[in-house]
Amino acid sequence: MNETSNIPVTIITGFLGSGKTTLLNHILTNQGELKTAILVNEFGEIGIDNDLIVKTDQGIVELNNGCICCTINGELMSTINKILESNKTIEYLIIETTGLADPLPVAMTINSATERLRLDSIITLIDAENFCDENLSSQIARSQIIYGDILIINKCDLVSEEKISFIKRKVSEIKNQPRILRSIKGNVPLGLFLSVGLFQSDLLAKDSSAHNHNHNHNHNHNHNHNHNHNHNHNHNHNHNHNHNHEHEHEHEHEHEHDESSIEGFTSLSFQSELPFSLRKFQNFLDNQLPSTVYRAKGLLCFEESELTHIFHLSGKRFTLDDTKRHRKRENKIVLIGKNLQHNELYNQLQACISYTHKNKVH
Ligand SMILES: Nc1nc2c(ncn2[C@@H]2O[C@H](COP(=O)(O)OP(=O)(O)OP(=O)(O)O)[C@@H](O)[C@H]2O)c(=O)[nH]1
Repeated sequence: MNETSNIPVTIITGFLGSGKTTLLNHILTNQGELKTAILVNEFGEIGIDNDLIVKTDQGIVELNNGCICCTINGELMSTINKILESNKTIEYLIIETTGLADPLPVAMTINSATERLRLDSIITLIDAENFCDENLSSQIARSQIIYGDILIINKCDLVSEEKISFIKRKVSEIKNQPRILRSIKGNVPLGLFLSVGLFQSDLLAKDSSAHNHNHNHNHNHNHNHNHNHNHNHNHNHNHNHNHNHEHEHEHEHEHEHDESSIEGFTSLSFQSELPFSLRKFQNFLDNQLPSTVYRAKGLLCFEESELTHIFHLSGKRFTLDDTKRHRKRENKIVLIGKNLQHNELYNQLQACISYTHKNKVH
């Protein structure tokens, strides 16, 4: 492929924790020799996805601390231009949006950008487990479905056939003749959704006026959003929470709060150079983490383990997995939710740090 050929662009979107990064990894693992550049946008100020995405020769470019559909839309094109300039052999571009992104402004930016790009399709992941009626009262979740050229109902291992039929019914109420695939861990044959040429810009222009969106990059995301967050964080830990807070140190690690809000969602980022105590972190999950935290992800080190662990919370389900990758021993975690008490959460995470003799900083 020479420099003037159109490079297909696929936008992967879908609500918080629906499986976008999982799908991206499925693509990167199975794409063969295709030279794919990746642009990942994260809502929190610290990037976690870079460590979670399969490494490729083309690398990953991250745009953090803002959403490419609104606050940092202006940076999107300049970042893409840099990607194209720095690597002339790119054959495909995949953009993973934040879970709180409306894909339409992203699509429009790509569409009106350089002739070197051709928007191939918008792929929308739907989290089968966490999907509920209230989802569709979110303008963002609706947009993700309405503008998705292909909808992938993901996490089908966690739901019944009835739930999948319910989702299909609900989706059909807001989108005509949706193309729906279903998957477990994003496992869909690539030919079904990559380089499919399904994106139709004419339809998009029509749709966008019909839905009366204001996408002049001042897109207002403060719609009422009625997710039911009465989740029971029922995390089966049989631990004896014997707290002994004798170490009230001043902590030196940095933190900043990202106060920007989309549909009432805010994010809190936390980093520390010292490991957590597993027992304290489990106490945080079991007894302190509010049900209004809808999504969390992190790379965590524990005093009790040599490994780096990948932490995910999506809805009310959480997982803590080992990673074999060699990483610097540090903690990075992002929490996303509504009505978050940032200072309280920050202090609670800080209290998870282990201050054994081994870890003391002199
Ligand atoms: N059981 C199950 N878990 C899944 C599936 N797909 C993804 N997950 C898990 O769901 C969690 C979130 O997946 P991600 O791929 O990080 O979701 P995301 O959409 O990229 O998340 P954000 O970008 O943070 O909104 C992770 O713990 C995944 O391992 C699936 O089909 N089944």
